[in-house]
Amino acid sequence: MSKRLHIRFIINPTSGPKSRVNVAARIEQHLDHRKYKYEIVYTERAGHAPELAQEAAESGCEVVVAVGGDGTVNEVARGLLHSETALAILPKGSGNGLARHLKLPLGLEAAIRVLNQGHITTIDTGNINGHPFFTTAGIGFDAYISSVFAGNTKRGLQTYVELVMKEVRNYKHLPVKASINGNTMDTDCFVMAFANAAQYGNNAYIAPMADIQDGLLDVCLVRKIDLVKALHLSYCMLTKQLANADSAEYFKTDHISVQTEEAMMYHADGEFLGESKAFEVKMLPLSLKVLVP
Ligand SMILES: Nc1ncnc2c1ncn2[C@@H]1O[C@H](COP(=O)(O)OP(=O)(O)OP(=O)(O)O)[C@@H](O)[C@H]1O
Repeated sequence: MSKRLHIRFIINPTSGPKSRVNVAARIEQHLDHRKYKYEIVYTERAGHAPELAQEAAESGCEVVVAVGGDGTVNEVARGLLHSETALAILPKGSGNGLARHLKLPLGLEAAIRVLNQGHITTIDTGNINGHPFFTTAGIGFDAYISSVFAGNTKRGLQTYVELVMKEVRNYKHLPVKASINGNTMDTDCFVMAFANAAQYGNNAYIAPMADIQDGLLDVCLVRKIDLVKALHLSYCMLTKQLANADSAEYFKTDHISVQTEEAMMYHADGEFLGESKAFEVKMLPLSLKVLVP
């Protein structure tokens, strides 16, 4: 028998809807024990998963599995950046943006089968003001929504959509100066999204053309919004189409700087990060190994 690979599952017990599914029992039942020697650890607090992932990578573990939503995936992936250890995902959140982009099954047993049968590839990752992101980052409205959502006790898609519908009318665009591909532009900014993966999660495609292995960020700029544009954009996001140029503009770049007069909110993978007047957003090409179907 060839040497078994080490695999560590990092479970965020607080992520996803409450469920009676015993993840540990399912892993024991469905994981290929001829291929893997496994261990399960549980996060005890926010910020714990990067430590657990890094520790696994340093000890030579071949695969680390994030069991949770995009917040957990972000934390585990952060701990594995530039290492030889591959990230795998058992999706348990409400959005599951990276899992969906990588075409991972969302069901637990099917996702465990990917661990048994999948292969390892390497993807790009992004960085906004020193914070790694793997799916999307952004400034403006999407960050504002992440800040309100973070304080919400109710989670899930419906809460999210209700929040967006309520807040879209109140949130105002701000002037920004953006340097992209050697050009500087002064523009209004309702939202500027930086996409590594094509979608925010829940199959809401902010950058339908994004390729996670091309070394480039897809930037989506919405300068101003009104009801007609909001409806058009929502329709395009849910049908994986580019919006017309009047509603949104798209750029590809490996680096973008943005300066603002008033501080703007920003997020990475849906996690609200605070406010700033200056943003540096970079791509780190092929910097994370991932296990895919
Ligand atoms: N043991 C823990 N206790 C409290 N918070 C934790 C713990 N472990 C991880 N976290 C935090 O929980 C946050 C949310 O996790 P995650 O995004 O995976 O789940 P979710 O919010 O249910 O999913 P989604 O974002 O898809 O709705 C993470 O950003 C992480 O910092």
